[in-house]
Amino acid sequence: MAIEPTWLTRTPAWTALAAHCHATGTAHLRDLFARDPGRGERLVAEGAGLYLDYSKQRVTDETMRLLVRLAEERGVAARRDAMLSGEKINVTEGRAVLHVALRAPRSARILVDGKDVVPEVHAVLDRMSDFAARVRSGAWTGFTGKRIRNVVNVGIGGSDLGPVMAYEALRHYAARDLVFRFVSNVDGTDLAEATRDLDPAETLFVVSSKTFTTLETMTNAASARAWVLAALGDERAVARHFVAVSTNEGEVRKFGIDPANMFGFWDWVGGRYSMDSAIGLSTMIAIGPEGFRELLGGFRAMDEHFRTAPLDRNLPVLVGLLGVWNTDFLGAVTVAVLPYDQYLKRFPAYLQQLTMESNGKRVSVAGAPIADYSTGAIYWGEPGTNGQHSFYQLLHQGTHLVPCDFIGFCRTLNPLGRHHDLLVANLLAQGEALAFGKTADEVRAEGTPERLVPHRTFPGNRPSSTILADRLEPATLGALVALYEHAVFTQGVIWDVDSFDQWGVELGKVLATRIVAELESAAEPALAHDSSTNALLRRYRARRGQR
Ligand SMILES: O=P(O)(O)OC[C@H]1O[C@H](O)[C@H](O)[C@@H](O)[C@@H]1O
Repeated sequence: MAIEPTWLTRTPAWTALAAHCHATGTAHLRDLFARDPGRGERLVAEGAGLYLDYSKQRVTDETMRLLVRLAEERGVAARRDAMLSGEKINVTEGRAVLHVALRAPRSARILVDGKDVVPEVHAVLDRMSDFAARVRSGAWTGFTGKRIRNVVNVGIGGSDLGPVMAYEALRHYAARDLVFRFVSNVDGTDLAEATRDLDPAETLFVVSSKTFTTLETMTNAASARAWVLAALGDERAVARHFVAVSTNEGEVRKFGIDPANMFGFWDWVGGRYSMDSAIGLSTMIAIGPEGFRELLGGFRAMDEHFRTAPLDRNLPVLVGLLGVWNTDFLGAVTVAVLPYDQYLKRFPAYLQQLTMESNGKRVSVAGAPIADYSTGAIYWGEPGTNGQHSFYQLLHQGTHLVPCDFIGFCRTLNPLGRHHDLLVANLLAQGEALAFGKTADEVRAEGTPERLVPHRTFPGNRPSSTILADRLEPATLGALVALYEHAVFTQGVIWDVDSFDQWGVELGKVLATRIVAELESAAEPALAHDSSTNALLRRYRARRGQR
């Protein structure tokens, strides 16, 4: 039986948006602002401590009205409520999607298969708090009785990107007498460099893996254990130097970690939605249990905003809808994430997994091919102002349309002369330059030789949003992450994709397992790959040298 396609492009709102885009798509931001002096104060929204200015997006009030209608027609609110009430909306894995339960207050009740999950969430948080406090105070010591000075998170994907991003983002609040490292790559260089200058007797490994079967993490954890044992010479040291964060108690036991030192979470938490679960243990050790609860409070504030704000003033809904507009109507393929804050240097990398693993899909929830619209955009970015001296040339004058998300703060955590004003001046200048550009006449009026005029002209009309918050605090980070989590959700509903599975990562894993056996076999293996893979594999075997 043929699977019904998603008739998204035939829905009234989509058709109306297409017609509207056709009629107004060429309007320049310069004219939109000139005609409408209130635009910059009207096309904004505020919630959970974040101020979103989307007036420099290529939209009008009518565009926004139609986009909100699209959200209504696609049932975004009903899907949101289904998610929040624990329905199994991750249909390809038959799972509920309840990262919101990770930050629910103790008094909340959220049922999965008839069982309230909130008490378990708080029980884990309490155990984490107790453990984190003991590491921070020095009460938890290594096997030889030395105090823990180094915390190394071993994990990959959602079990790495959240922890490393949050640590970098909240470094200002982190214990200064502890060193934090993050090991993810199966490339031995990662572990070797992360541990080179550390004393095993003072090092705690947090092995973070939802499944506890991930090749990279298990390989790194085994080598870390060997490193500890080589120095401390006693199997009992493992219990003092390794803790696990996982949903898989059986595998944790097999690895040799005492389940008493395991912090659990649940299959209704997706890896890329897990930085506020026990996966955040390294974050909690860094910023302390209080700081972690503030982080959760920020998430919760944005959850509440998402749940209750009208769609046309709902930050995640607006961010999600603007992404749909840019991708499907203006034809943008990527989104640049440009934090004007050094602490957010890993935020673009974090968002890459959140957005692209969630919405990088080409079939509908029911499994029908998506043929006539585009889904998740490619996310990338670097902190400003560094990007300005690198790829902004293309943003301003290239042939591609790259919508930008600027992120900035009114107050700095490191006041230093003029630095912060200079930073924010750059943020504001870039949004302005992208939107308004510089006409050939303006360039000529500056006395530019005619042959250089085309080179020095800026077309403008390049869309951006600006997210401004007061100060980068744990709660701000929580709100920011939840903003994007729910924006991704909104888009997934509109595009009719399962934003919570990731089958696309499986094939490579399976092939790698087969190839590993061929690389490691003593006898020349009979190869049955394509001619390219066969030749590369033979060349590697011939040239890798002695092992
Ligand atoms: O936490 P783990 O089970 O080790 O998984 C780590 C990562 O690997 C998988 O392949 C998925 O692509 C990611 O979504 C996941 O976050």
